[in-house]
Amino acid sequence: MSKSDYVLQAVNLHKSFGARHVLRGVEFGLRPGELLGVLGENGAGKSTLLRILAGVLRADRGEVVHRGRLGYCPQRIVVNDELTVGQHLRYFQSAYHLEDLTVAESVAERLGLTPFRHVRAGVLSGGTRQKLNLTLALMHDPDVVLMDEPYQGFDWENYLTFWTLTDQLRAQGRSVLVISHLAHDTERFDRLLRLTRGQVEPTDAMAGAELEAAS
Ligand SMILES: Nc1ncnc2c1ncn2[C@@H]1O[C@H](COP(=O)(O)OP(=O)(O)OP(=O)(O)O)[C@@H](O)[C@H]1O
Repeated sequence: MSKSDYVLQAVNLHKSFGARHVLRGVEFGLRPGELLGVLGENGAGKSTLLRILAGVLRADRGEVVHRGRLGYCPQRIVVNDELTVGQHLRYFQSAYHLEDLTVAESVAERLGLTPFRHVRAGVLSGGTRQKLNLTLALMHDPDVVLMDEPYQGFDWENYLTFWTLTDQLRAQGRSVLVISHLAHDTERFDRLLRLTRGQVEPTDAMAGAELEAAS
């Protein structure tokens, strides 16, 4: 596959916070229709990497090349506690310039978020807030989806629903990057990378199992 076939590429990314050199030349590409996992221990720099890929944080060096629309599901939920779920959807509809809420309503329905439409975000449970977070990341039908620990707070049923949604995105040709410190269910991914010592390297299910044991 030539480099131009990637929908997203990290090219020699470096990032430091003070003396802490978190990313030290991260290089990888995300392929069309691929479900890619990036694993790493707590503090390895996964969220830093994803924020740079999403364009909310600037790298010190290197570049991110992507095409198509990006969807970003951050680890820290960025909802407004005073707004209801429905108000969030309308707010983001306007921000994304969407004609309607067809995709949002479909995702919300799948995740069981619909009954909370008139509930303020501030009183939602952690898992339900995460459903809103995920819906906001997917409602503009992005070509490339970047997700940071996307199933945090989900019960088992919603965890499985998350994977069904992800499989559907992939079947529609979307590319999905999931980062996690947990290396379980590694067989669900098309490919797994590990972020370690500031760089990304290939891993396999066995290496993932070791990581899980260590976490
Ligand atoms: N804005 C910041 N200012 C200073 N240090 C930061 C900042 N953001 C991240 N760091 C540091 O960079 C390192 C990597 O943090 P990051 O959140 O990217 O790790 P992570 O792999 O996502 O961790 P976790 O699995 O615990 O979420 C940590 O040592 C963290 O303290």
